[in-house]
Amino acid sequence: MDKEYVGFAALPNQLHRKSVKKGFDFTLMVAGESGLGKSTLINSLFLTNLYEDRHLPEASARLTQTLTIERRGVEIEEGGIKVKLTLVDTPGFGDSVDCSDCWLPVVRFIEEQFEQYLRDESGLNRKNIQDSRVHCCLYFISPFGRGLRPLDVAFLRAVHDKVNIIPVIAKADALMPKETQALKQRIRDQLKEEEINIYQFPDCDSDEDEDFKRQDAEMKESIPFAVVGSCEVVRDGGTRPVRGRRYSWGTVEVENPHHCDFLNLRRMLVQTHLQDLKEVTHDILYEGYRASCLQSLARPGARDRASRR
Ligand SMILES: Nc1nc2c(ncn2[C@@H]2O[C@H](COP(=O)(O)OP(=O)(O)OP(=O)(O)O)[C@@H](O)[C@H]2O)c(=O)[nH]1
Repeated sequence: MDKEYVGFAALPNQLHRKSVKKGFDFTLMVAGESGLGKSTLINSLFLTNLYEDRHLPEASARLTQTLTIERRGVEIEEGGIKVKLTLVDTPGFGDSVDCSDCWLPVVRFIEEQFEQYLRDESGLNRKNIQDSRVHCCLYFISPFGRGLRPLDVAFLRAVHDKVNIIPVIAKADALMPKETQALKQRIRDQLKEEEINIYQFPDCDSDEDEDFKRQDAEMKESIPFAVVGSCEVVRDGGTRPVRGRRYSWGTVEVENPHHCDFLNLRRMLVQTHLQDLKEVTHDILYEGYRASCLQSLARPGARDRASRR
């Protein structure tokens, strides 16, 4: 006799419907040296005014220097799927004479979101927690140097066990393709030497189709992503408006895969790895933070010290 059909097979649909109704939330931070185009890239990534069917805030407003940590919420809806995106723009490092600890407020911000989540999780309202944890940090590296500077290393070391780091080479239009490849290799070597953990892309499932596997391999090879941002829409040749940077020698198109890795970066953030970044944040980074909090409370005398605060 055939097995009786109970209906579990519909569970994924139920879960899917529930998630779609609730929407997905995701928090993305940008950090790095001042003036490397962090705010511009955020605008280019999500606040695009090229897609007329999306209702988004005016993207082309002139950008000013970011002086405090700014959080901006954007709701993107495509094909009935809602993503509530929180973008965290941080002040650039390196403006003051002594900036050895100018990145501390950013580290503190990331930790505070964990602290908040831990408090909420142990509170009465734990079913309705607003998750403000930073799921991913795009770390901007200068295209003009010879790789990571001591300041970059110090910051990355301070946050690599608290947030998924994705390194990006900023203003890649300043480099020739060969220079970009050399800089990428240098940065990969430095990350290894300095034992800095960046976000590890999961292995591709063996049953994925060939096209997906190829895209996945291409994405992994692109790291650190070399990106170009622009708030300007240019019409080159008069046909299609494209986001780009115009020079006397031609136009660099932000969304042209032959010009930079912008599309690879956006695809991974939005289409392919959003959920994995969230899971790593919760299961590994947050759990690690929670375990270290519990451990420090268990140490002799720690309870007394904590209650005296
Ligand atoms: N050549 C080039 N210039 C860029 C690029 N992205 C941004 N810029 C320019 O760089 C300048 C600084 O850009 P912002 O986006 O304000 O840089 P930021 O990193 O947010 O700066 P802070 O707020 O000081 O941290 C602006 O004049 C941008 O037009 C890029 O990809 N290539």
